[in-house]
Amino acid sequence: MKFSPGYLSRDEQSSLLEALRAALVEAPLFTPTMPRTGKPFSVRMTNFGPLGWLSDQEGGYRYQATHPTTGRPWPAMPDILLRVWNEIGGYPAPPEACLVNWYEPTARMGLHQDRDEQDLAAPVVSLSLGDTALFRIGGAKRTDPTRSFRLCSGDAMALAAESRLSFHGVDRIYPGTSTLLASGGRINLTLRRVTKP
Ligand SMILES: O=C(O)CCC(=O)C(=O)O
Ligand SMILES: [Fe+2]
Repeated sequence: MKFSPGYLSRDEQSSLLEALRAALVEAPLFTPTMPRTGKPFSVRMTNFGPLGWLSDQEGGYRYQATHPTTGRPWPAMPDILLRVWNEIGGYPAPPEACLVNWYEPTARMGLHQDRDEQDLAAPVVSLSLGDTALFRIGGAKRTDPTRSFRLCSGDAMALAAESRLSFHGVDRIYPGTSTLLASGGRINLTLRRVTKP
């Protein structure tokens, strides 16, 4: 795991947020649901790029080229994200999906692996905006010991090499820890290569 605290300046965070707000008009946040049970996630999501990640009761976890409610292609990946991928990811092929997770103050994400990508050699590069999160990461087995640390607005992180399949999740959001989002909450963006180049 490669952690780069304070990777984005405040100005870069603001311009990324602006790009995100423009894209949300085209690709509104949706609430994914769990495979089989149909239980709703506590985060809302959208995506940038040629592919986007989603989950619902019937189809389960997957990538697809279109938004589940509008049926339209996902908005293009903003340039700033391609730059981050090149600098942090150091992978020769471009990312195909940027999953945007929107956390209300009470939202969390259970311990999971990111393994819906065919190309597991590519890293998953994460950027955080807004309120601080308590992030937990373990090993490649669910029962491996975990450690926790805080992800703050502007922090970048990459799950790569031996940590690519590490179990991870978000235990809580700390409300009021950032002034970036006027109404609070947290946004996490993860850049992913899905297909093998
Ligand atoms: O919000 C985070 O920091 C992690 C998000 C995550 O693990 C995911 O989207 O797969
Ligand atoms: Fe994940």
